Amino acid sequence: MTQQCDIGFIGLGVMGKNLVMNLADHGYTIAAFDLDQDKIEGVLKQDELERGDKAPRIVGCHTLEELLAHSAQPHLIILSVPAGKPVDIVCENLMKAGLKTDAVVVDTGNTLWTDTVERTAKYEGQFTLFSTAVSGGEVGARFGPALMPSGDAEQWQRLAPVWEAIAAKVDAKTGKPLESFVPGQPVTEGEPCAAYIGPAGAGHYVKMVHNGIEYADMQQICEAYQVMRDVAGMSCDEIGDVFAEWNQGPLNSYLIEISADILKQKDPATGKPVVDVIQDTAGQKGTGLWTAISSLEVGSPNPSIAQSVFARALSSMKQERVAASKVLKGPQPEALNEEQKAQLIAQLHDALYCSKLCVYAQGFHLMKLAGEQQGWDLDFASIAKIFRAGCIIRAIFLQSITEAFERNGELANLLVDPFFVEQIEERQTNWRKSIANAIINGIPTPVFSASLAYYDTYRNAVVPANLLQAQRDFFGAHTFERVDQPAGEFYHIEWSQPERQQVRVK
Ligand SMILES: NC(=O)C1=CN([C@@H]2O[C@H](COP(=O)(O)OP(=O)(O)OC[C@H]3O[C@@H](n4cnc5c(N)ncnc54)[C@H](OP(=O)(O)O)[C@@H]3O)[C@@H](O)[C@H]2O)C=CC1
Ligand SMILES: O=C(CO)[C@H](O)[C@H](O)COP(=O)(O)O
Repeated sequence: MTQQCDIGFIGLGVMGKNLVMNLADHGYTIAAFDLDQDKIEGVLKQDELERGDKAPRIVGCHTLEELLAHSAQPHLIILSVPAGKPVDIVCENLMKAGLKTDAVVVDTGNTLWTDTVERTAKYEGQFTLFSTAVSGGEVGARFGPALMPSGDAEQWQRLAPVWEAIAAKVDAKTGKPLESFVPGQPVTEGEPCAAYIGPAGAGHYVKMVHNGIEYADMQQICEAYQVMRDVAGMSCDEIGDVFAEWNQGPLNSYLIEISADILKQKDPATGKPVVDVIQDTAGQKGTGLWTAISSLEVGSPNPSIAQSVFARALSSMKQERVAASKVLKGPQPEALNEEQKAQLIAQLHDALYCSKLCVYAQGFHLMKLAGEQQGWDLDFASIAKIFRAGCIIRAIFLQSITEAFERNGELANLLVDPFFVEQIEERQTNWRKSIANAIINGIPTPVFSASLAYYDTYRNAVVPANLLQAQRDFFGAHTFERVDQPAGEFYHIEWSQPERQQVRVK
C-alpha cells in the first residue's frame, strides 16, 4: 500500500527544505516535491542523516500525482515556492493532478497580499487557499520561525496544531526566546510565535510590514556603522564590539547580534574584514517597496521605511555615485579623541533606540489603518508577540511593544504609550545631537533623520500646513477650513480680486 504522509510539501529551496525538517522533528511525515531532482535528493539525505535509526519521515515525490497519492486526505499541501506566478502554476498543476475540493493549499511565500486576496476568491470551490507568511530565514524555518497565518478561520483550526508545533517559542512572562538548534530536539514548551491574523490577505499584509520594518531596522544599523567608521574612524572589530555591547541592553536584537558577528568576520582570500570586500550595492526583492507604496495608499506616513527603500536604491546606483564622488564635495570629518569617540557612541546608541521606536510606531500605525480599511480585526498585542522570536526583527524591544498594546489595544500610536514617552524623553537629546553631528560631518542618516522628523511632526499640535492650505487655495481654489469655525466648513479667498473677499463654500 502507498505510504500516506500527513502533509504534502512543494518547493524544497532555502525555506522549504528547512520547514520540512522542522515538521519532521515534530513528528509529521511529509511527501516532498520540487521541480529540481537534486533538491528532493537533498532533503531525503538530510532526513537520513538526522533521523538515526528511526523510519524515514519523508517520501520523495517526482510528480504532483505521486505527491497527492502519498498525502493523506483531505490533503494538506504546503507551498514554499517563489512568490508570484509559481504559486498559480503549482495550484493549477495540483488541480490537474487530481486535487480535491476538500484540500487546503497553504502558501508560505512572501506573496503580495492583494494576490492572496484574489487567489483565495479565484480558487474558491476548487480547493481552499490558505496563507501563512513565514519569517526567520533558513535557521528560523529549521528550528522555529514566526508564522502569520490567515484565511478561512475553519482551516486555521486544522492548521493550528501544526504551526504551533513548529513555530518559534518564547517564555510567556518575559517574552524571551526559548531556543534549540539541535536537530531532533525541538523546543516543545512556551508560547508559540504563531497566531491567526485574520481573513485572506491579512497575514501577508502583516508579513509585508514586518519586512518594511526589517528594511528600516537594517538601514539604521548601517547608519550607525557608517558614523562610527567615517566620523570616529573606528575599525570593523571595534564597531563589532560596540554592537556586541549594545546587544546586552535595550537594543538586544537578532539584527544587532548578526551585525556584531558580521563585522568581526574576516575574508579568507584577503584577510580583510569581510564587509570591506562586499560591494556596497543593496539588493531587494520588493517587500519593503510594497510597504512604502501601501503606506502612501493607506495614508499612514511611514517615512523611515520609505527612506530605507530609497537608501537601497541609491546604494545600487554605484557607477553614478562613483562619478559624483569626483565632483561633489562635502566636509572632511576631524579626528576624535577617546572622550569624543565615547560620546559619539553613546549618542548613536540613543539615536538608534529612538529611531527604532519610530520605525515600529510607523509600521504598527500602517497595520492599524490598513486593518480598519480592509475590515480586519487585527490584534496588535498578538502580532507583537509573534515578532518576539523566530523572525528577522525579533528583539527584546518587542516585549515592551506587546505590553503597550496589552495596556491599550486601541493605542493611536506607539509613541504615546507612557513607557515609550519616557524612553524617548530620556534619550532624545542624544538622538538630536547624533543626527546633527552626522549632518555636520556629511554622513547621510536617512532613517535616523526621517524618524526624528516624524517624531517632531507627530508631537506638534500645530504644523505649517496652514500656509500650504493657503497656497492650494491661492492657485487652485482648493478651499480651507478655519481654526475658529467647525471642521467640515470650507472657505475660499478670491485671491485674484483686489478686495480678496473670503467666502464660505457650500
Ligand atoms: N529566503 C528567505 O529568507 C525567506 C524567503 N521567504 C519566501 O519563501 C518562498 C521560498 O523562498 P526560498 O526558499 O528562499 O526560495 P528558493 O528559490 O530557495 O526555493 C524555491 C523552490 O521552489 C521551487 N519551485 C519553483 N517553482 C516550482 C514549481 N512550479 N513546482 C515545484 N517547485 C517549484 C524552486 O525550484 P527551482 O530552483 O528549480 O526553480 C526552488 O527549489 C519565497 O516566496 C520567499 O520570498 C520567506 C521568508 C524568508
Ligand atoms: O522575508 C524575508 C525575511 O523576513 C526575506 O529574507 C526577504 O526576502 C528579504 O527581503 P530582501 O531580499 O528584499 O532584502
